[in-house]
Amino acid sequence: MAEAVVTMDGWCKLHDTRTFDWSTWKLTSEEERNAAIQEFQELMKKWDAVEADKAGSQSVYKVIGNKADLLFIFLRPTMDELEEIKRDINRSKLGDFLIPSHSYVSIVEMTMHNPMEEGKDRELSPQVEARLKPILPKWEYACFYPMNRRREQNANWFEISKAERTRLLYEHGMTGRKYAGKVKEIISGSIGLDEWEWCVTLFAHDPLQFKKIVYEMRFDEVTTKYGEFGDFIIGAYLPNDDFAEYFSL
Ligand code: VOV
Repeated sequence: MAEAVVTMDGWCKLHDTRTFDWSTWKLTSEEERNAAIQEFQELMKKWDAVEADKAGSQSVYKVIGNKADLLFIFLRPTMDELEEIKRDINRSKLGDFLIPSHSYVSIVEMTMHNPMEEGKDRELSPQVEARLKPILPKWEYACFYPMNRRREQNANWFEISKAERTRLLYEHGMTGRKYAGKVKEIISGSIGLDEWEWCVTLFAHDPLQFKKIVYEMRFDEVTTKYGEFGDFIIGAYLPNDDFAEYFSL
């Protein structure tokens, strides 16, 4: 039996995508629209205060394509806080127009055998703390998708030795390192939490870099042999200052 990997686990992560009910919004009076936006901005200020205290993080994105209109990413220490955020959104006036389209729940993780960090005292390292409780980079684009590691007769990730998994992830990490400054990644685990095994969230200044890194990694053995992918969602960062403008008619 192969040895299970011990994970270090950080903040809980929710990707919450919403379709905006533009048809009803267009029939709503300007006064009501302004009140809904203002109320929501108060909610966003509350979330920002949490981020300023380093007790969580969040960002909003305009989804490109028709899978949804808005993507919210929330990181919080507990699942209860994520549930409370969802309720806050749904209770708000703007929430009446934000129709849930998809969500993904996971927990930020690092594996104890991270081959890039062999020999380091990971419990105490501030870098590890920053990776497990990350403040989302406010870069221009984000992309996320769920992943599995394959479990087939001649390609079963959960059957191969820990040393082999470490070797494969080392190769993967080396490819990732080539994208330093261009792509940032947050890997979270979702086994037992959502439908897939991992959730990959990427950030870039230029969306072309998503295509490049995901393509290049397809040639890494760990992906070629063991990578399975779900649906991709890509969005453009929506700063708080542009939030009201987004809903203008
Ligand atoms: C921005 C670049 C980048 C970098 C530097 C990077 C590095 C690393 C390291 C060092 C490790 C392993 C240890 C740990 O810390 O857990 C991982 C882990 C993982 N990755 Fe990664 N990854 C990147 C980027 C990156 C991408 C673009 C993808 C998706 C494409 C692909 O084809 O998979 C991905 C996937 C994953 C997954 C699903 C895991 C969990 C694997 C598991 O089976 O346990 N990842 N990743």
